[in-house]
Amino acid sequence: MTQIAFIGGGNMATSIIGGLIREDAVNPDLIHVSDPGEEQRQRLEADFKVHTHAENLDAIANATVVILAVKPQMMKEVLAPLAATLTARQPLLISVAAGISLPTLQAWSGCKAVVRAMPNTPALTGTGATGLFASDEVSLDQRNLADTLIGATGIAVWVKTEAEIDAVTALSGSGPAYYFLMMESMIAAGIKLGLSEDTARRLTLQTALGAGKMASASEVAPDELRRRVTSPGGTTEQAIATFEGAHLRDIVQAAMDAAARRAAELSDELGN
Ligand SMILES: NC(=O)c1ccc[n+]([C@@H]2O[C@H](COP(=O)([O-])OP(=O)(O)OC[C@H]3O[C@@H](n4cnc5c(N)ncnc54)[C@H](OP(=O)(O)O)[C@@H]3O)[C@@H](O)[C@H]2O)c1
Ligand code: PRO
Repeated sequence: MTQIAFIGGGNMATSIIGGLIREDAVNPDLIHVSDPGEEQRQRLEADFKVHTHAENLDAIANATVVILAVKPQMMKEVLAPLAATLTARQPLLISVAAGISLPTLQAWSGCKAVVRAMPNTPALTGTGATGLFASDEVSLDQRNLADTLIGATGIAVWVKTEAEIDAVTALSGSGPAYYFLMMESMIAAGIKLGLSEDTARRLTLQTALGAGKMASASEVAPDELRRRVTSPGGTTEQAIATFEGAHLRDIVQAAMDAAARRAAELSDELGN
């Protein structure tokens, strides 16, 4: 029986735990979460019936998998008091933190088998997208275990180099926020065009869901799906020309470059 410890019970841990439980992938009785926030712990217990702890050491006591879900800036001080236990027990360590490298995680924790995972918050609904990269010491069984756990929250994709995790962070890790920004913008524009807030919101969210589902289910590439909405001389053509005129593709590239750059910077800033 695999006991899983989450260190940090915030947004990302909640999304993964919610996904695991929703998919019946893990018995909540086998999940232990530590977080300093009492309200946070009560919420996790009430929502998911998992065990919670104020002390990180209590959460990892019998864990075969330890998932690190604290802010990158906290990681060093969180791991320092856990290193002796982790070194002795050698659980599979999975870090979801942006920008903390495998060698750094190994050095700070004393764990040899470490997986870097870059998930995203839609994990909560079973529609997460996660990039994974493993240290050489991760066994095939541990790799399969990480795959099964993360796979229960959506899709899990192993990347070939650790550097690719920064690109995954910029794409799918941060990506939900890009789509939420687009939704915010479309709701605001719909209201300015005369729709009620409720109508603009409902139509925007259903359109996002429909476009995502259609693109996922279809063999047809997004550019062709876009063309099929765009009647010559029609309305969409005007909107797309406006986006292209404002260099939307360059803006997206610059935004993702900035996110990936920040992931690399975090690694330089925090990796000592
Ligand atoms: N959010 C995302 O979309 C996302 C996506 C991919 C990866 N990530 C990664 O996930 C990690 C967590 O991000 P998040 O958005 O979930 O942040 P978060 O909501 O702030 O969660 C972190 C949690 O850790 C708690 N914590 C603080 N000090 C702790 C300690 N000493 N021991 C145990 N827990 C402690 C925090 O409590 P307090 O709030 O009381 O300080 C908070 O509840 C980050 O490394 C981030 O890079 C996040
Ligand atoms: N949230 C984290 C950040 O913004 C990592 C990807 C999504 O740093």
